[in-house]
Amino acid sequence: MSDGRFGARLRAAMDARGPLCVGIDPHPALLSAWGLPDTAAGLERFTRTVVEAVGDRAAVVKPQSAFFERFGSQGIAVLESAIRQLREAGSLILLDVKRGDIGSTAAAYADAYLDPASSLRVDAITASPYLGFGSLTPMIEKAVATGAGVFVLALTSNPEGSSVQHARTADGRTVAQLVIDEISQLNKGVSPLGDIGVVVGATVGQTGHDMSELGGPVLVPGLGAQGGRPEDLRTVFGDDLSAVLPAYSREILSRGPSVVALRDSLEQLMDACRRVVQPIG
Ligand SMILES: O=C(O)c1cc(=O)[nH]c(=O)n1[C@@H]1O[C@H](COP(=O)(O)O)[C@@H](O)[C@H]1O
Repeated sequence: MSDGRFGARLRAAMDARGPLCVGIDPHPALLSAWGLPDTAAGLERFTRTVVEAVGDRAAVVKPQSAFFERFGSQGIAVLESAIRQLREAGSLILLDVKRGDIGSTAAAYADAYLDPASSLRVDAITASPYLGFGSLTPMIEKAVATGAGVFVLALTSNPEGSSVQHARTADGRTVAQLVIDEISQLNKGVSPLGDIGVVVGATVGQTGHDMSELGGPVLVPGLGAQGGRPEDLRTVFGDDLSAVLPAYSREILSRGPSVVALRDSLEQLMDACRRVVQPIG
């Protein structure tokens, strides 16, 4: 991992490579569509192909831990080598693990994914704040101390999310607004971009949440396979899209196993997102 704070490294990566995160989600159906067995060997082949196709051109690559954990220690070994290869290829690695637990356990998760001595060390992880935002403190502190980042779920792309995330807290704010506000505090004064981000789905529509003080990156899944389109970014986030990081998994992965086709898909989606996120003129 190169030196410097995560937010600054992410800003530089998005400026250099464009605003796009490619997810590595080796679903059983995708392995089958690629003519691969639903085994650790199939997982290894799939992952290696995606890394070859996108590792040197996507700003961020987001392996979905669940699809590696499915294969036990063999799957974790594939994830570890993907992390090494992605680092060599120069993309930032965001491990999608959605961790969250009581503080003392959260500290162990931080050691697993953010400690420089860990073979699973990545640039950033996803975290769930539903044991209370404060329970994430060990992960956030470790991230900041090691030049890593944390993306905290705020308004998720799935239809069930709003029942919890739109619920009102004692002071009248929604749960999601509380998460956004806590992160805004953490990012205050950090430039060019804070190290702590939020996750907001492209599918959530106009929710009335205020992200104007966030100061950190916004990971946006829900595009492509879940129905979200680049145009929806404007509906959800308004005019300031400079910190928005659109993420696609199946939409790109379904174009494999051809490395050329995977790259073409990445370029097309990158152009489509750029047109919305960084309009010319
Ligand atoms: O944290 C995430 O990345 C995430 C949050 C969310 O609200 N919705 C969501 O789909 N995701 C993840 O983003 C990926 C979406 O994959 P596709 O629907 O294939 O693009 C999956 O790995 C999900 O677990």
